[in-house]
Amino acid sequence: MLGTVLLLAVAAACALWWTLHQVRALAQPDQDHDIWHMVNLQRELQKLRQTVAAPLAMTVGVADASPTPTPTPTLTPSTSTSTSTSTSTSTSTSTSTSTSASGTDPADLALRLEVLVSLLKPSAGTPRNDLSPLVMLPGTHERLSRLGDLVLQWADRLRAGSAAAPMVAAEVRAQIDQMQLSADQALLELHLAGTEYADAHRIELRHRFALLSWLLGGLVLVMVAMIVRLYAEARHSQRLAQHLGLLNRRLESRVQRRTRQLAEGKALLGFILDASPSEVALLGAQDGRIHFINQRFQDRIGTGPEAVRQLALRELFQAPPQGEHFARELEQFGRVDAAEARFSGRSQDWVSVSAQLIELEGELAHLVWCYDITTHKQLEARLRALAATDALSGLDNRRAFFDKGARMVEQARRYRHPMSLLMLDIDHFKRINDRHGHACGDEVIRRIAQLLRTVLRDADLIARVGGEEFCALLPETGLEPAREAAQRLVEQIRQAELCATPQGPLNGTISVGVAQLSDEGQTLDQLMQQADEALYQAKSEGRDRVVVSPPSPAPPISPPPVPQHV
Ligand SMILES: Nc1nc2c(ncn2[C@@H]2O[C@H](COP(=O)(O)OP(=O)(O)OP(=O)(O)O)[C@@H](O)[C@H]2O)c(=O)[nH]1
Repeated sequence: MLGTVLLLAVAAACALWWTLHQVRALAQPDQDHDIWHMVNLQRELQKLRQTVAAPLAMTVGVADASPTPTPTPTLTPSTSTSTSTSTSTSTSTSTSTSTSASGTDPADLALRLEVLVSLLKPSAGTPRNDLSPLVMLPGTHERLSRLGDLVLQWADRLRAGSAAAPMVAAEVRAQIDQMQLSADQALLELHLAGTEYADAHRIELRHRFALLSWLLGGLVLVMVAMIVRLYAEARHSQRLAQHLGLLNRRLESRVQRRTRQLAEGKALLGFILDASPSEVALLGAQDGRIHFINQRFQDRIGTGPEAVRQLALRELFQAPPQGEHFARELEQFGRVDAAEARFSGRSQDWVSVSAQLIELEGELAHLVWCYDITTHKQLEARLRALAATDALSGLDNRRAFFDKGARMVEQARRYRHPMSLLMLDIDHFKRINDRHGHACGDEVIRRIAQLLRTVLRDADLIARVGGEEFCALLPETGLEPAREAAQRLVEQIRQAELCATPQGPLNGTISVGVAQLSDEGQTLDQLMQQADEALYQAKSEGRDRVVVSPPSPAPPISPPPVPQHV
């Protein structure tokens, strides 16, 4: 469409230029100039006629003194020139004589002839372009040329001297009719030629205008078509824009609604998470950026996102190795559940921490949640302690003794360190119960346990393994030091007041079996078996003594005094 418009516009411009050119050619004044030139020529010829018709102001003598008149050409064809000339000459001569008589002014004649020369000289009548009628009329042009030559000749003769005036005047009078006829004929021919010329140009111009009109009409039609199409497209675009605007408004409304819902959801989630007993945080896996952290978590680590923008998961843990291990497991398995840890920061409490690897906005993130288990840990520790402790004596119970003792035995055996075991039993304890009651028996047990703790070292494992039976595992202790420790125990317990009774302080004795861990890979059970045999032997030998297994070479301890109230 645009190409068509351009093509039509160029064609219309060319046609317009072509038409203007034609109009300019038609409007050129050459034709009128030539016609006016002929009219002027007619007028001047008329004046010349009047001039030669007037009497000469000059004397005849002057006229006679003029040279012999030269043959004058006529406006007739050259074949009759000589005849005409002679005739003319004779006529002129006679005329000159009569003219002189009539009184023609030579100066006036010369002036008229000069004017005619100027009108008839080639440059005066020369058309300005090739379309001039004079160019298109060669006959007329030739006739006027001949007329010009004739007038020029007369003028030259007059320029030579005024004596030729009468002769010239006579010749002019003889030729004036023919000259006027030629001028009239030229005027007529010019007029006719000009009319034809104008008609031809008008017809041509009409054709060019028609072409220009067609082109402009086509251009207008195409422009109208374009405008219609543009209008239709504009309407279509407008409808589309309205539709798009409507869609956009709906979309914006939906986005706003969704954004509001999301914001509300987020606020609700934040509220729930803040109200939750759990501590929750969402941390960037790569950069540790805090995406979310609830108040409890902030309280836990003692800071918030305002203070710290980044928080790496592994840096949460108080023990760096545990943090590294936790992060490694999370990367490997994608989730870690209920790891018990202490977080770095102000709090020294225990937490159960879990984490999951999730994808957030195209990046990995650590969703971390934890809750406080300090109380649980304390209770657990208490329970564990209770489970391992003998409630009556406060010593480790049998199970704890076997647990801890087995590890100690294993350790000593591995590093070949000496270790000994004392197995103690209260002598005649049934009698104490029977005579003084179980409360007193319990008090005796507590008192002996206290003495055991006092006499033995902190590193020794002391436990109540039966009703009135105790064991003491002595690390880094050979048989003899163990025996000596056992002996000290026997003596101190013998001298101690074990229970206050209405009858007075109650004394008692113990029997001790001592065994040393051998180098042959003994177990705790075997060691206890060995010590038990020694204890049995001590009981058999009269109680209140120490028996070493294998029996030590040392002499047996002297028999103890019999307790007062036992
Ligand atoms: N008061 C009290 N008595 C206990 C406790 N545990 C066991 N007994 C008593 O300790 C007594 C142990 O008696 P026996 O096994 O016969 O030993 P014994 O009387 O000490 O005799 P020997 O060991 O041979 O000297 C039993 O009567 C038990 O009831 C306890 O925790 N408290």
